[in-house]
Amino acid sequence: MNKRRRVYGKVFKSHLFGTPTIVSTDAEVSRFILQSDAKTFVPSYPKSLTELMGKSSILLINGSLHRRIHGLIGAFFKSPLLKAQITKDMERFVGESMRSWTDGRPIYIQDEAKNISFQILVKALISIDPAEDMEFLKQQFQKFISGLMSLPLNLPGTRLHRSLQAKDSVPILITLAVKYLSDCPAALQQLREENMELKRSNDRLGEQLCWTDYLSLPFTQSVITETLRMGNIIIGVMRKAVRDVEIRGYLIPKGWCAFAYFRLVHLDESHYDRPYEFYPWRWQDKDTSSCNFTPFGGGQRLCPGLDLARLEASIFLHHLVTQFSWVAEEDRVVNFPTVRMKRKMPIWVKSSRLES
Ligand code: HEM
Repeated sequence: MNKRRRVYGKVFKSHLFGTPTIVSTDAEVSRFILQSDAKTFVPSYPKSLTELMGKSSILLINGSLHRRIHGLIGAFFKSPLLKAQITKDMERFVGESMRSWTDGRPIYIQDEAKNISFQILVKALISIDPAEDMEFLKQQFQKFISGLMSLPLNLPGTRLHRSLQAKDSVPILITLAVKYLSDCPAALQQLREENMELKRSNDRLGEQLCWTDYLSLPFTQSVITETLRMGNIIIGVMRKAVRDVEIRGYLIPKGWCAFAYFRLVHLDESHYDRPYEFYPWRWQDKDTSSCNFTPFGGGQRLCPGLDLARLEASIFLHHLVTQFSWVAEEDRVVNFPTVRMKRKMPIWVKSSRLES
């Protein structure tokens, strides 16, 4: 095979990690890759990552075992009880964190969001209900995030520490949302109005917000959707062909890898007008389940944590915009090797509780 990268329409041939790889930037080809089962494609990761995850990670297993565990994890993450618990914990940890914010120093959003997510994750894992039907899930879960249950300490160099670093997706979602909102005052204003309205109506009724309240705010969800589109926290997923596969005229030979490159699909101007502009209004009345929008993957491996990711981001944004105004320092998004903010997104806050 020609080792130089050759371009075939929207599908590239390249050598990623030393394996011949088709890099798909075409939405439909990517969708095909995501929707295929283990008779066509299996997950493929570089050796260093495979060692880090452990062979029993859900990201690596296949077939009926994968379907079973995915179903159990999905049911567990979808449970209204878990969502209610996470809402309570998130409110508590966000509250504790924000109470310590003062206007005399910069607040590093990326660090704050990471600390909060870390506490949520540890709390959720420690309090998994040991009811009988959860026993199997618990065992698999223990393997999946190996080390997390047995070692509740964030020791650098331990598997726990590395597992947690690999789970930084929600803090980055929160951080990027704050970045994009700081650069788009109109979106920030509309987000604040929507959340103030919810806060006022709940204060009037003297009620606590519940997880459905947070997820029911349409503009807030559009802000999160647009952040996922532009931010591309997971830039794509990699699979290996277990047989010769033909997709829309492209042959992927057996043994080759296929990389579904979400980032290029999400930033393709044939799918999105002015794709590099943060414009949450584009999602009003638009379906997010199209093949042009796959931040959480798709098919049998669709991320089971997607509601939780949205919920945690919604709660953080609600408390941020209803309690503070802020001025952001100059910062920029870094995309490689992982998505993050170069300077951890410093902002100078002013409490609006004092103003009202
Ligand atoms: C912004 C946040 C998140 C993003 C962008 C994200 C993205 C993804 C993507 C793209 C996949 C598919 C991987 C593949 O096909 O190989 C995935 C899988 C997965 N995600 Fe997430 N995720 C996020 C948050 C979460 C959270 C909060 C949890 C758990 C609470 C979670 C748990 C999982 C699990 C268990 C899988 C494996 C599913 C399987 O292979 O069957 N994710 N995620």
